[in-house]
Amino acid sequence: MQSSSLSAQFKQRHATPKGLCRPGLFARFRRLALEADANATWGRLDANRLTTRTIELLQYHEPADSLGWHIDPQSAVTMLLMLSADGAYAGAALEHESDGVVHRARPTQHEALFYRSDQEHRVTPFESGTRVALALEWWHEQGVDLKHTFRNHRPFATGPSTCPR
Ligand SMILES: O=C(O)CCC(=O)C(=O)O
Ligand SMILES: [Fe+2]
Repeated sequence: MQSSSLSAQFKQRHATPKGLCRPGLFARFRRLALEADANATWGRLDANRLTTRTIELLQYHEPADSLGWHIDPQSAVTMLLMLSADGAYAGAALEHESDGVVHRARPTQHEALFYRSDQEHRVTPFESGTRVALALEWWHEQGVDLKHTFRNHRPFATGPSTCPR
């Protein structure tokens, strides 16, 4: 992945100051991933083995922080939780390509967007402001060849509104 100030990686479990611990957030994210996988009929995720391969806080501050077309290797499903408000940045839209058609997603603040990790995607050139998003890549502790389950798709959004717009 090309990056400059992008990508601080976090361990899944890390020390939490006493009294600030709020258990259950990871379990909620995990449930959302399973729900998205089921609702989108991808059938990729196994509730018995599912965990994160990476959790990344992505901060886009400058044009070099844009991401070219890529897949998220080894992961099964990627969850992108938008933390920035709509007006906080310009550019940096998330796009997926399917059969030569590009689908643009614009998750609003606190919306989560799910997509199959091997679906080609990119972040269009960042222009201004600050864009912060949390990316969780789900897998089953091993990279799998997902080609046999691959169908082109639009990214799948949870919540009352739909992210692609
Ligand atoms: O920031 C985004 O919208 C997507 C990030 C991404 O594709 C990645 O980190 O691999
Ligand atoms: Fe990605």
